[in-house]
This record gives sequence, structure tokens and C-alpha cells, in this order.
Amino acid sequence: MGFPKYGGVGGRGGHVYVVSTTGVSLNILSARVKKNKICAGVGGNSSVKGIIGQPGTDLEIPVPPGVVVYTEEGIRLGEVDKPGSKLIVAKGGIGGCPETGFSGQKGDHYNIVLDLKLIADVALVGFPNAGKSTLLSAISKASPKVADYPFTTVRPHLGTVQYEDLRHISVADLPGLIEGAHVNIGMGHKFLKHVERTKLLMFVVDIQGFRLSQLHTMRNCLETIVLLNKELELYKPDLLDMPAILLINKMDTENAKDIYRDIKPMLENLPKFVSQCPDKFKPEKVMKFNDILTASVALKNKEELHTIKECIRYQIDKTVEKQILEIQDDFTDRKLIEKLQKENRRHAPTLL
Ligand SMILES: Nc1nc2c(ncn2[C@@H]2O[C@H](COP(=O)(O)OP(=O)(O)OP(=O)(O)O)[C@@H](O)[C@H]2O)c(=O)[nH]1
Repeated sequence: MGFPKYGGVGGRGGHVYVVSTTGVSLNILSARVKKNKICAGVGGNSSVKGIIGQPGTDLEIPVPPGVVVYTEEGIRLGEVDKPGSKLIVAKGGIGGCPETGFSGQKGDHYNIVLDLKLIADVALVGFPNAGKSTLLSAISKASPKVADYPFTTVRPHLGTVQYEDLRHISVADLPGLIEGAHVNIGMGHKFLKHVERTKLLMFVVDIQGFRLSQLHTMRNCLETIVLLNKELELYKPDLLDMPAILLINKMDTENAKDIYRDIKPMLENLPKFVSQCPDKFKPEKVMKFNDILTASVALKNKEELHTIKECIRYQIDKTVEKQILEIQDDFTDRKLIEKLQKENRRHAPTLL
């Protein structure tokens, strides 16, 4: 409340922030935030002793890095990525003042939805049972569940690959995608949001192909690659421009080497293979793989795992370097354009 006699102004209500905090998970948060309603502090009244009232205490909600905040109506309020970054989600009301008849105003109040997108360098994408979890546990200390049935992985798992020079690269094992994921078959597309923030996609496919059940059509290895391509495209066509590598797994299984020999020419010219596929399979755009590897990740062969790790590192380093160069280029371009404009040079391009 303001103090009318002296034209005093009450303190504003506290703001509510969402703060990206390492070591916090959404589970920890929901255990901590027992109440459905959380409020920042109330602003202090204006009084003879203090004409300007004290502002209410701000409230910070610690959330894991990578959270996107929406209102219940789906309006995006923003996101917090880097640890320590803060987003104001509800502003405290202004304190009582002459304009409000000296009564304090209510602050923002609404329900918020916290949507966590994992931030990993690499995302393992594949059909169920291809060996994604086995690969993650072989190259990192993560221990995702591995079993001989589809959809063992029901939520994403994160692991960190450590290199001898102490470089760390994070890898996310995502639940298996299947044909028709875009119409919510299987786990649907809901985990693909995690792919959006990664730097590298690693397709993991079984050399023997995949069949969900006796009721489903058997898809061979090449078909699974094309179908994965299609599912990504149906989710978000931009994903197909991401750097990607392909790992053909289970090379220890029967006839694997013969199958690989037969499909190799088509793997090296995927657009041609895609052009011969039935229309319902055909993606508009064919994924380009920067590298194609073969392995039997379950055998944990040191050399094979070393090659996989090195390939991941090379691709990530290349992507990071490219991003740095793009930022530098953009910076130099802007500096140059600004300089030319300052000098009133003719034909100086305009900044967008
Ligand atoms: N023979 C052979 N089997 C493998 C290999 N890699 C994985 N497997 C087996 O394949 C099965 C599925 O492996 P997972 O790692 O759980 O497969 P996933 O892709 O994570 O499966 P989802 O969790 O359903 O998405 C398990 O029984 C593994 O032991 C391999 O290189 N060779």
C-alpha cells in the first residue's frame, strides 16, 4: 500500500524467476515443490518510517538446464540453457501509488509448464532393438537398460564419452522410433525434441533390419535407414540438414558381412535407392551421412569402439569449428559493412 498522506509508494511484489541450475532434475524439483502454488514475497507498505515500501523478495525456481517455459495456453515464455541463466516468468505487481489510488496491484499469476529438452552433443537415433543403449553403455559410463525386446528405452539416457585428453562429449540414447511415429505409433515423435539441440545425429541400425512383431512387415537395413530419414523429416525437415553419421550394428550376426557387401553400393548412393522406394517411404530430402561405420557394439571390441569415439569427436569438432567460423565471418562482415557505411562509400551493402 502507498501512504496517501505523503504520496508514499508501496514496494513492488517480488518477481518469480526460473533459474537454470546444474544438479537439479525435474524429479527433484517436483519433490521439492510440494505446493501447487508458489508465490514471491509481498511488497512492503509505505509508512512514515519508509516512504518507499520495501520490494517483495524475488523467488527463484531452480530447474535443470535446457528447460523451456510455457504458459498453460502454450505461450512460450522463454528458455534457460546455460547454468545460471534466469528467466522472469511472473512479475510482481506494482506498489500502491497515486495512479493506483495507493493500493498495491496484483502481480502476474498463471500456471507454467516446464518442458525439458536434453542438451547433448550427440543423439543416438534408431529403430528399437538396434543396439543404441548397448552402444551408449560401451562408450560411456552410463548404464541404460539393455534387453532383447523393443522399447526397452522408454526415456532418454545421457552418457558422457571421455577422451584421453579429458575432452568430454555427451551422448543421448533416445527411445526407439518406428515407422508411423509421426502418427504417434510406438513412442511417437515426442523424444525427437531432444534431437533439436544436439550437434550430431548418429543413426544406429541393425544390419538384419527390423520387424516390430509378426503382424508387421520386415524392413531390411536399408529400408530402416530410409524410414528413419522419413520420420525425422515428418517431425522437422530441418533435422535433415544436421551433421549425421550412420552406424550399422550387429555385424557379428549371421550373414551380416554378405548383407553389408550387397547393400554397400546403395548406402554410398542413398538418393538412388530412395528414388526406387515406394512413394509412402520416400522422404523429400535424403539424409547425407558424413561417415558410415560398421560394428558389433555388444562385443565391446576396443578398436571398433575407439573408431566410433574418434569419429564422433571428429564430427563434433568440425561442427563446432564451423559454427565459430560462421560467427567470426558474420562479425567481420558486419564490421566491414559498418566501416564502409561510416566512410560513406558508394555501394556499401546495407545491414539486415
Ligand atoms: N548380436 C548382437 N547383439 C547386439 C549387438 N548390440 C546390441 N545387441 C543386442 O540387441 C538387443 C537390443 O539392444 P539395445 O541396446 O537394448 O537396443 P536399443 O536400440 O537401445 O533398443 P530400444 O531400447 O528398444 O530402443 C540386446 O539384446 C542387445 O544385447 C551387437 O552388436 N550384436
